[in-house]
Order: sequence, then C-alpha cells, then structure tokens
Amino acid sequence: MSGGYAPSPPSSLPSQSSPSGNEGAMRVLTRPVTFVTGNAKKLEEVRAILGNSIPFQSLRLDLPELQGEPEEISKGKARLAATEVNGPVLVEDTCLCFNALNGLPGPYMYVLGTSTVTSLKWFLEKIGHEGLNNLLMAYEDKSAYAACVFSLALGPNTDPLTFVGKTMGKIVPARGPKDFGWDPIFQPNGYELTYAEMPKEEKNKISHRSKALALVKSHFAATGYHFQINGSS
Ligand SMILES: O=c1[nH]cnc2c1ncn2[C@@H]1O[C@H](COP(=O)(O)OP(=O)(O)O)[C@@H](O)[C@H]1O
Ligand SMILES: [Mg+2]
Repeated sequence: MSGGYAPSPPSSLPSQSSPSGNEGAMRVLTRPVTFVTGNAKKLEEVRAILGNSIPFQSLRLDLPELQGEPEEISKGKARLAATEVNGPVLVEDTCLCFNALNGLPGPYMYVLGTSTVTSLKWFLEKIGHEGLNNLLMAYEDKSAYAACVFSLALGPNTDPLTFVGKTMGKIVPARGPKDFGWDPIFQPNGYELTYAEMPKEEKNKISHRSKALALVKSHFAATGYHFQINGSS
C-alpha cells in the first residue's frame, strides 16, 4: 500500500462463510481489498479504473509466480498474497500473446541458470520493443492480444476467483512514450494509435485490464459484499 502495511487480526476474514462465488450470499469484509503488485504503472491504472467502486488499498510486493496456465499462476499468487496480508487481496498478471507464435511470449516462466524469470518481462528487458517486433519478422500475421487475469482471494485458505479480460490488436514498431512495458508496440483493433499514444483515459476504457476489472466490479456488485472497516459500514 502507499503508506505501509499493518497486519491485522484474523477478524478480517469474511464473517460468513459460503462457497466462493456464491453470488447473493452476504459477506462482511472488515478490511479493504489489498491490490498486491510490484508494478507501479499497473497500480496507477487499477486505481484509475476502480475509482471508488471498491474499498481498496495497495501493497508493493513482488510475489513469486509458479509455473502453469495463466489462471493457475494467478490463483497461486492470490493464495500467497492472502496469507501475507491476512485479508482480502487482488492480484493481477498480464500477458501479451502473438498469434503467429501460438501465444508466445505469453505469461510463461522459464528457469535460466539460477534465476526464474517471467518470459514476457524478460523478453522485454533483453530484446526490447524492436526485438519483440523482430520475433514476428518472418510472419505476415502481426496480430496479438493482451490478456489480464485478476484473482480475488477473500482471505487465507479461501479459493481464489479469477476474472479475465482480453483486448485484440497487432504488434507495430514502437510509437509513443516508453514508460509502461510493451504499450508502444501494441495497437488495439479499431485504433490508429498504440496503447502508449492513447490518452490514459482512452486506454483505460478499452484495455485488457479494464475489461477484467469490469468483471471484478460486477462481481462485487452482484455478491453484495459488505465492507465494515474501522466501524464504518
Ligand atoms: O498494460 C500493460 N501495458 C504494457 N506493458 C504491460 C502491461 N501490463 C504489464 N505489462 C508488462 O508486461 C510484463 C509482464 O507483466 P507481469 O504481469 O508479469 O508484470 P509484473 O510481474 O511486473 O507485475 C512486464 O514487463 C510488465 O511491465
Ligand atoms: Mg508478473
């Protein structure tokens, strides 16, 4: 979170237990949902998209990512985060998938020597925007999609729920500010601008992240979670 994290007693667990995803069942949450990420740009977007829709705080922590399918990686992170925070958490993973390469770079993890790295992050750091474009040089098909998986765990030992958002587009030579990942090389379908060239509000309306967060918001609206934080309701 922006201002330090104070662990709280297990009372932060949902006071009524019903199976995860049981829409309509009332749950009382005594802590805001903590979005756990090590990525400041993601946090900026999540904050802008969620606004005041869900009581929300953030915790800066790079969680290990276990190998597997995107939803399993995400659920594993949510379990770790919920144990760490001892309360409700939201975690997020993003992948950029090239259709010509059957979904690579994707979200997958590789073990390189003694270190384990996320392929996409690693690809970006090692070969940059130009290198990512070059991966597609031999292919006519430059289409790609950005996907985001959010996992929500209401507390330790609860089964996380996942929410997926996807935006289709294509890979282009870098254009626009270079302050967030692969934004300069992803041009969403229907736009002449890359994510990086678009005003932030525009990206946040159509992005993979905003689509996944729209599902998170609907989930909160449909389930009737009740936040009782510091005596307030
Ligand atoms: O919306 C986005 N636009 C551009 N780059 C992104 C976006 N979301 C994530 N990335 C980048 O994709 C890479 C992999 O994402 P990942 O979800 O593993 O990030 P993280 O582990 O740093 O939180 C990182 O380099 C990250 O900066
Ligand atoms: Mg990651």
